[in-house]
Amino acid sequence: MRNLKDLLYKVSLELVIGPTDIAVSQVHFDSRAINSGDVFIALKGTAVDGHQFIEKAVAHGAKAVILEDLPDYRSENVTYVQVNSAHEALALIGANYYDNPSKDLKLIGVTGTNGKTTTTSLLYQLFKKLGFKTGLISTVEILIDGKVVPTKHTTPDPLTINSHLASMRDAGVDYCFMEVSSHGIDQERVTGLHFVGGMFTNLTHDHLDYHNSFAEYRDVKKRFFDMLPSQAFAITNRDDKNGEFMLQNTKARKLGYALKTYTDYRAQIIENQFGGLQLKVNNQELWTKMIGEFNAYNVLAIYGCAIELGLDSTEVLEAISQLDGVSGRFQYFTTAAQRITAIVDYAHTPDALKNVLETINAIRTRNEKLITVVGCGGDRDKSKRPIMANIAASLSDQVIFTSDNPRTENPDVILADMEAGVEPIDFKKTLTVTDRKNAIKTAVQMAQENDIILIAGKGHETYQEINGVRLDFNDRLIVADLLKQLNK
Ligand SMILES: CC(=O)N[C@H]1[C@@H](OP(=O)(O)OP(=O)(O)OC[C@H]2O[C@@H](n3ccc(=O)[nH]c3=O)[C@H](O)[C@@H]2O)O[C@H](CO)[C@@H](O)[C@@H]1O[C@H](C)C(=O)N[C@@H](C)C(=O)N[C@H](CCC(=O)O)C(=O)O
Ligand SMILES: Nc1ncnc2c1ncn2[C@@H]1O[C@H](COP(=O)(O)OP(=O)(O)OP(=O)(O)O)[C@@H](O)[C@H]1O
Ligand SMILES: N[C@H](CCC[C@H](N)C(=O)O)C(=O)O
Ligand SMILES: [Mg+2]
Repeated sequence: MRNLKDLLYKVSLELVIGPTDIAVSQVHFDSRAINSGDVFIALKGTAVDGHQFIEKAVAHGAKAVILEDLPDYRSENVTYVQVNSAHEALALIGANYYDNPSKDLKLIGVTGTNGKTTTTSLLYQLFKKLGFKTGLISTVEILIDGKVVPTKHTTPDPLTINSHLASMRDAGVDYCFMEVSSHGIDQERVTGLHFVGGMFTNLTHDHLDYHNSFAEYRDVKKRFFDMLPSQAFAITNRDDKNGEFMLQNTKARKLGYALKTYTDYRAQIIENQFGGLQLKVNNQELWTKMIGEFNAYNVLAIYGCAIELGLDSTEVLEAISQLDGVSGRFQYFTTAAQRITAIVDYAHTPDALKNVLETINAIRTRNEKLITVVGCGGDRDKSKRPIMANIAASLSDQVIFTSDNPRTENPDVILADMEAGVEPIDFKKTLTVTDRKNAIKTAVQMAQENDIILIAGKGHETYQEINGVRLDFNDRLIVADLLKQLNK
């Protein structure tokens, strides 16, 4: 049991009707989860207004309701707490409920359009290798010093975040690396967390369905740096045109990393090939298995973060050189006989797709064909569809457009949106196969000796969501199996 008054610590209250010095059990923002003695937080959501479920929550036994608008009908046995922002209240109550676990470990948040999972996962691997107990909150999984917890969100809701941070604290975790998505910042999922560091990867086109405009998307990302305390460090990519902007109003120590601009952490690419990258990092040599210029940024960012956290430069560089890649990010599969290479990558934004294709084009010899299999998600930013199709067609020799996660949309409508972006000159290179498995099969059948197949968009995902239903689906297993059959 918890005392409601303690849960409300630091929450700015508008009006309280009923006692607060009362024992309550759990906290929920979904009326369907409420049991007797719980607290219900009514959130104005993107689809419905949680205030319409207050009566239901009370009928299920809610003892207190946190809300923005008071209902006309109120039960006498319930405490109603009116706040200015219920999302903010949820975040603070979540932290209070678990006794502010983010204060008991060193929490580092990474934001940006692309590279969050890669950066946080590499930091997790690096700190584990250097002997620390480490935690990770990422799109792929949550890790509590090796223990895997499945996740659905990049940045989960505040109750989930704080509950995992509490498990990390209980497991003695020293450092936790966490992805901070723009939805997460906007919906106050990270409010009230105590960060010792913040990192910014880059800002390009994504989620414009949710944020309305690029400026709005950019401003939301900046809010993460605005909330960092003065003891924290904030390290941003200075080759990105918004790298400095992110730090304009932060109290944190401002730092930069870049390949093309002079700043605190600098790297130069000496060699870029399928085997990995050779870099000069602040005048020291570094070899890494990570591939492509965009990964030079990711590796440099984790180096800067590790140094800011007080680690020894030589030890860090040595450990970075041993890091493996991240699942579903430029993960590749080859056949011994035909030497066909298939690359599975999570590129689901125009910039990511362009980077991956340019990386492959930069390091391949021009004799082989590059075949790209790509789709775009349903119920998400539609404006990126024609752009991604245009990029895929102009930077590949052959493209097969297919379904990603159509969610509740008609897959063929998504594909038509994509096809509309292809330049007439590139039409002959394109083909549309709606079923993703058949599209991958088609690519493998088309491939000849030494050809390269890029399967973009789903990376690590182990499902495909069609008609609102998630079915088992795994690009990596499918392509590995098809390539194995070729080997026979
Ligand atoms: C668009 C969006 O971000 N939605 C998130 C949001 O839900 P919502 O505001 O849409 O909720 P809603 O359906 O309008 O309902 C409003 C409120 O009424 C409540 N309710 C509803 C029905 C009922 O019977 N009783 C009841 O109490 C709901 O629990 C909710 O509190 O808050 C929920 C709780 O945190 C999230 O699970 C949900 O994520 C949805 C499922 C989602 O798909 N989100 C994606 C877009 C997302 O968040 N992605 C980001 C970025 C991805 C990346 O680029 O990496 C992420 O961090 O994962
Ligand atoms: N630093 C980077 N700059 C640009 N593109 C990148 C960078 N790092 C990775 N990518 C590309 O973006 C894809 C997604 O990378 P990653 O999963 O690390 O990003 P993310 O920010 O976590 O994405 P999400 O918003 O879905 O969580 C990769 O598969 C790769 O194609
Ligand atoms: N976190 C990203 C995931 C996109 C992955 C892609 N496979 C899709 O389904 O569109 C998003 O919510 O936009
Ligand atoms: Mg991610």
